[in-house]
Amino acid sequence: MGAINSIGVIGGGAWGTALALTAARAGRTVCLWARDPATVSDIRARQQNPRYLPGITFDEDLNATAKLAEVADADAILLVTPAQTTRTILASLKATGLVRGPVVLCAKGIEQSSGKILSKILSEELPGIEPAVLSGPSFADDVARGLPTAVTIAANSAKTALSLCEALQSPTFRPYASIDLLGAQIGGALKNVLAIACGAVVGRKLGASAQAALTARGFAELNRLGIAMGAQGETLTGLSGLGDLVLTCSSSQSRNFSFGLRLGEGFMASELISAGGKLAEGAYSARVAVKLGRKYEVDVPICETVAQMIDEDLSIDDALTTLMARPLKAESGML
Ligand SMILES: NC(=O)C1=CN([C@@H]2O[C@H](COP(=O)(O)OP(=O)(O)OC[C@H]3O[C@@H](n4cnc5c(N)ncnc54)[C@H](O)[C@@H]3O)[C@@H](O)[C@H]2O)C=CC1
Ligand SMILES: O=C(CO)COP(=O)(O)O
Repeated sequence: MGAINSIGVIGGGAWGTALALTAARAGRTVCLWARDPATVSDIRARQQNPRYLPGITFDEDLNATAKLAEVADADAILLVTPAQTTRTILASLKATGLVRGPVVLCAKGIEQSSGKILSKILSEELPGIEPAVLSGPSFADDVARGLPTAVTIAANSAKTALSLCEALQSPTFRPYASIDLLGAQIGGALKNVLAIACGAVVGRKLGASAQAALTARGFAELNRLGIAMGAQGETLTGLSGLGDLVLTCSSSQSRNFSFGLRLGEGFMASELISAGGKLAEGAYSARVAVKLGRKYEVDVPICETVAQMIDEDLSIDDALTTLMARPLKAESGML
């Protein structure tokens, strides 16, 4: 793979825009595709994305388009739409017949209908195109404002991971290379589910001790399932795993945490989901995490509880009673 000079970003939401700005700051030629024409014209004409990044005006003159073919033949593509749209967008990309560079998966989720990770979907929809993953503790708003951030960029080959790191590095954005494509995806998907649980604990005012306990036991789940699926332990304790878990389990800036906060305040998941609102990827990943737990014979009680809160409107008080009444066990492994 040669040097990465041009970057196509697919997705005109908060994270797509923040990553397009990141690539521009790193000196790349960037074009961002958004399906919403108003987003395209706001970015082009006003250097703003007021719907998804309110209050931010960019210094960078970003190029935006509503034509997918205009981003498809870039040296590398960042795919930054919600996880459940991945297959459809990849099929549209394939139809352009132009894709050649690696596709960097930036969504944090698992396909609900199949339980497949996003790199598996890429291999099915665009066989022969190199997959990569960008993940880690990074709020779009922070990144768009140029606050310092570090992330993991994983690919099957170290050369590709390093080329992508070089292509996106800037004084405020520091990527670390990894060859654990699977591990980098698992952390990002599961931390969203666990952040919903932490938000619920805070919304119900159960205290900082409960929040810390849930974060640590949540990490135990993420780690057990990740290892069983074949991830490397170092990835799960790194930026894309523990790093992102800590961020999203502790900040109401996280949409997943905020979704959980509302559950803790007494709203039912069905009410929140039917009201629309901001994307909370964990609401889509919770049930899939439970299915993966069964498949790999790993206990995931917090994910199970979140799945019940989402699918069955289990209340926070009933959720707490269920979790606290579980049989006593060793903290890790066997006693
Ligand atoms: N916002 C953040 O701080 C971060 C988000 N992410 C991940 O990035 C992914 C995207 O998140 P955001 O950009 O924040 O979401 P967002 O809600 O801000 O934007 C989603 C974008 O996807 C577009 N979109 C939705 N369905 C589409 C479809 N079928 N076809 C084409 N475009 C479609 C929307 O029009 C919108 O532009 C998620 O998986 C999220 O977990 C990852 C790191 C940070
Ligand atoms: O992934 C994120 C930060 O790393 C963003 O989290 P939310 O999707 O919960 O806002």
